[in-house]
Amino acid sequence: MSARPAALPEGSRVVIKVGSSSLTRDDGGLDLNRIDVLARLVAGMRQRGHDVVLVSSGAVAAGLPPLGIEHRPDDLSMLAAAASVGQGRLMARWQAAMSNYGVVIAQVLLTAQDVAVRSHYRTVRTTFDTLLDLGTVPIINENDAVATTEFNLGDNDHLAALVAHLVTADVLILLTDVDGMWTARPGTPGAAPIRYVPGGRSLEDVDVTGSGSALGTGGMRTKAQAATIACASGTATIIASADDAARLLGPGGVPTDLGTWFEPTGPHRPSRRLWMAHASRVEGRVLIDAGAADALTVGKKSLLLPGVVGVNGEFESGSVIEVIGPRGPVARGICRYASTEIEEVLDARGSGAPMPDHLVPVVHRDDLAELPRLAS
Ligand SMILES: Nc1ncnc2c1ncn2[C@@H]1O[C@H](COP(=O)(O)OP(=O)(O)O)[C@@H](O)[C@H]1O
Ligand SMILES: N[C@@H](CCC(=O)OP(=O)(O)O)C(=O)O
Repeated sequence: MSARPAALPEGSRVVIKVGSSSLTRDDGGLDLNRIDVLARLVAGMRQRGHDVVLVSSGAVAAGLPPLGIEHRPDDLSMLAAAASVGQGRLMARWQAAMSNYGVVIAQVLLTAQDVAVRSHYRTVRTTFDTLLDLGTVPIINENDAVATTEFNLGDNDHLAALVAHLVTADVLILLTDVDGMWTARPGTPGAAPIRYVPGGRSLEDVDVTGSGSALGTGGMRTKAQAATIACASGTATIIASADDAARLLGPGGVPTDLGTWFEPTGPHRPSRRLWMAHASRVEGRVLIDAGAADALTVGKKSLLLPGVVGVNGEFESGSVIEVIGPRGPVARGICRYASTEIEEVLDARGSGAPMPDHLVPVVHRDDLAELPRLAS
C-alpha cells in the first residue's frame, strides 16, 4: 500500500477552501487574525512556486452583525441578503491582509448553473488561467445573491471540488474546525482520526452524519463528497483544521500526523461533464431499463429511445435531465427530446402502434456525465 505523502508536490497548483467556522470568531465577527495568518501562508506558497486559488466562505457570517441578526437564517432570501452585505466586507479583509504580503487578489463569484453551460465554462476556465498567469490569487465564493434554491450549490465544499477540477488543481485543501475526517464526529465515544484514504478505500464505514458548526453548512458529509469528486478528477484532497494551517501550508512539508489525506482515484479530466454531473439543475428524469443502464455504464454508449421506460417532469429539448436505471441514478445529460415527445413515443409503444424511426439519441454520449458513487 502506498504511504501518505509528506509534502505538497513541488510547484503544484493548490485550491484552499476556508469554511465559515474557521473565519469567524465566537461573537460572530470575522476573525481578522485568521485571515492575516492565511494571507501570509498563501504569500509564502506563491513564493515557493505554487499557484494558489482560495475558496472563501464567510459572506453570510460577515453580513449578519451589520444587519443585527444573531443566528444564521434558514430563509434563502435572508441568506442572499446577508451574503450581499457580507461579501464586500469579506473581500475588503482579504484585500487588506493579502496586500500586506504583496499579493494581488481577484474576486470570482460563481453559480453552478453558469458554469455548466458550455460557453460559460470555457470563459471561466480562461479567466482562471489568465488570473493565475498574471500571478494573482483568485478568491472564489458562490454568488449567493443570485443562486436560487434550484441552482445553488449551497455549500462551498462542493464548489471547491468543482473549482479544483476547473483549474486542474493538484491538491485541494479543505480547512475547517476539526482535525480532518474522523471515523465519527469528534467527541463520539471511540471516534478516531483517519489520516490517509488510499485510492480504493470506501468511506461507507465513516459516520459523517453529525451536523456541522452553527455557521457552517454541510458538516463532514459535504467534505467527504467534495473529496470524492476531487479525487475522481485527479486532485488529491486534504481535510484539516485551520488551526494547523501554519504547519500544513508552511515550507516544512505536510506533517503526516494532522488532517486527512485522500489519494486521487482517477486522472485529471478537463471537462464540462463534471459540472453537469454535480452542479447543474436537473429539469426532469428519464427512466431506463437494465439493458440501457449497462449500455451507458459498461458500453459507454449514447442513450437511445428503445431503452427508455418512463419520463418524469416537463422539460424542453436541450434540458439537463437525470437518467435513472433500475438501481438508481446512472447519469446526467442534455436531453435531445422534450418530455412530451418522449411521452408520445412511450404512448405509441404502449398501444402497439408502429414505432417511428427515431435516429436521434435521447442523450448523446458527448453530453452525458456518469454519476460516480458518492460517500453516503
Ligand atoms: N466524521 C466526522 N469527522 C469530523 N468532523 C465531523 C464528522 N461528522 C461530523 N463532523 C462535524 O463537521 C464539522 C465541520 O463542518 P462545518 O461546520 O460545515 O465546517 P466548515 O464551516 O469548515 O465548512 C465539525 O465541526 C464536526 O462537528
Ligand atoms: N457562500 C456562503 C458559504 C456557505 C458555506 O458553504 O459555508 P461553509 O460550510 O462554512 O463552507 C458564504 O459565503 O457564507
